[in-house]
Amino acid sequence: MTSTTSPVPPPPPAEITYSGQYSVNPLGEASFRSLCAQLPSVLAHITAMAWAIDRRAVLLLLGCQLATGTAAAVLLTATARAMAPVLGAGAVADRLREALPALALIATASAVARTSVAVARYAERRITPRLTTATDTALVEAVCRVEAAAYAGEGFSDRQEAAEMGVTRTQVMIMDAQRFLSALIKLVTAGIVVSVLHPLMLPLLLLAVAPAGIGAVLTARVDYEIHYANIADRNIRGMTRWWATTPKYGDEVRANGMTDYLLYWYRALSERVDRRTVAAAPRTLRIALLSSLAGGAFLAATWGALAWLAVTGQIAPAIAATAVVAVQTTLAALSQLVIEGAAVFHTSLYLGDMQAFFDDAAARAPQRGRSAVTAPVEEIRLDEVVYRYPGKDRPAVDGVSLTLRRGEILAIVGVNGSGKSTLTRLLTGIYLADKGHVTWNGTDLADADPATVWNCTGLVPQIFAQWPLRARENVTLGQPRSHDDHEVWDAVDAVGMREAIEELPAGLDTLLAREIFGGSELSGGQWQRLACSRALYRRPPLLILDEPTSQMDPHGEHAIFERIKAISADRITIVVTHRLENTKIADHIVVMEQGRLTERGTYDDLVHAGGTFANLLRLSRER
Ligand SMILES: Nc1ncnc2c1ncn2[C@@H]1O[C@H](COP(=O)(O)OP(=O)(O)OP(=O)(O)O)[C@@H](O)[C@H]1O
Repeated sequence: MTSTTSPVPPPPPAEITYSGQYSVNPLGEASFRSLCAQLPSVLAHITAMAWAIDRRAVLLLLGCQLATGTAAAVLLTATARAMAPVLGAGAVADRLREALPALALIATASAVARTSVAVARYAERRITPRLTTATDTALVEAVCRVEAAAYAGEGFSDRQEAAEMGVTRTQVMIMDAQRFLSALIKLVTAGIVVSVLHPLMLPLLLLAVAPAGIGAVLTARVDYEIHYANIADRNIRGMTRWWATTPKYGDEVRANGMTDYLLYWYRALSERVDRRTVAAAPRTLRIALLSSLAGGAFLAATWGALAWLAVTGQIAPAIAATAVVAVQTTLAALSQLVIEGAAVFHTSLYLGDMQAFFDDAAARAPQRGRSAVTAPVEEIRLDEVVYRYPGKDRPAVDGVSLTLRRGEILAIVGVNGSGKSTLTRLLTGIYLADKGHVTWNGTDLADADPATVWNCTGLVPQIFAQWPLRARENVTLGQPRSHDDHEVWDAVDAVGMREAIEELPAGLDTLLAREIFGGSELSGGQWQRLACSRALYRRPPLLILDEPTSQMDPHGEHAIFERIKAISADRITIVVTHRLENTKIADHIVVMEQGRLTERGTYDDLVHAGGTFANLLRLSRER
């Protein structure tokens, strides 16, 4: 059979832009002068960052710059001193003997310069990896520590992506700054020597290099503009890449015939990014050509002036020869200065984004009270609680009042999107209520230190992480209570996973990551059992299970609910579920509709009430 339908071309990826209040490109406003004026503060900022990492290496680096500069000055003055006898009259041997001290000085200065370059490289290598690690870790920590509500805030992930670039730039930042400083010192010393030879030479040289400097900064500005325009697409492309290439999602990608589309989308996003970059190429070419033209003209004038001074006898041949060396040195230093200055300036743009993200993340860090919540948690109350996600018209939770007491099991049911998971986030203090209060033992969560609250909670979320760690850490995850595995096995038994874990090649020591050599993979239901055992291992005063058995076989589901019931006396337990039969274990059931609690009662009450619960139960039985 042949297909008669012609293939429909896939739709292009959505045009997503880095938008909203953060869409203003900071470069759009800045003038060339103000950008250059930023350099000292950027250098100070980079030095402060490096200083915090390794003071001795920073001092070593600065010492090396001084040594390089001094060596350059000595080299030039010694060259001038050697030129007179070398170019003078008399026997060659006599002239060389006369020049010998100056030549020895030249050799020593060269050795010092080369040694200090090598030592500076060593110092830079001591700082850079640790600086990158420090900023990278700070970025991860900043993201982990913000109020969870910030994730839904405008442009948060785009600004995070922009900040990642700042972290990447730290890999070259110290080297750029060091080369900039070394060029500056060389320039000052060589410039002094050139000025001493003739006062006209330095201004001419500055003019020769200034166009290249302006060109380099303008090019950096164009590069940053492109980077800025591409942030959103790069962000989406990164996520697409992750979902498309992570083996865990490989089945879904293949069996849904998504490969071609994903590849098409990935390519389309990349091409869009490339198009913006390529479109800027003529601008950068124009900048390069114009700056080279202007620079070349001024350089020709410099050499012309030197020739004129020598020909008209205004400077001696020996001085003229030294001037050639000095001009070359100054020129090289100036070129290095503008190139590295542009690099430092370029880096400063990304560091600015990184710093802005850190400042923003700090502003979004939990600013709650310091009251400590301690176990046992006897009562949790919600009083007219309202929560609305940023950008949404309707609250996800709308005026909910509820009291939970130790020893009770509460079941929350309702259709998709009715606000159940949001309610659990409010109960655990992951989100703070916009209006109303959530109190634990009388303490308002807005006044409580969140760490003390989360010491008392255990959560099995709908979408749980499958950590690429050993089986043991997948149960304990950062909270080992004892040095033997007794309690780990207790938690494993509670979810019926002993047999499965014992069958793994190294038992609890088995790495649960298929893609890494030596790792083993679990089934979906087994992963979910482990997520449950992780929450149970904590023995939390508040246990929340959001669809905890959605991937489990009936046997596993039954065992988990039996266990939840068996351990419920010591804690408050909340179960969110669409399998209404499971709510039989609950002391109370609440039904959510559009963020509100519309029904509440026991299983028997609600079955006979003829409302939403009874309706949903009937539908599930009719299937
Ligand atoms: N991170 C978020 N950002 C913005 N809106 C959200 C976010 N999470 C949920 N919502 C919205 O809040 C409302 C309630 O969502 P919630 O996840 O609490 O529902 P639910 O009852 O748990 O649904 P389900 O049964 O599908 O798990 C929905 O309209 C949803 O679109």
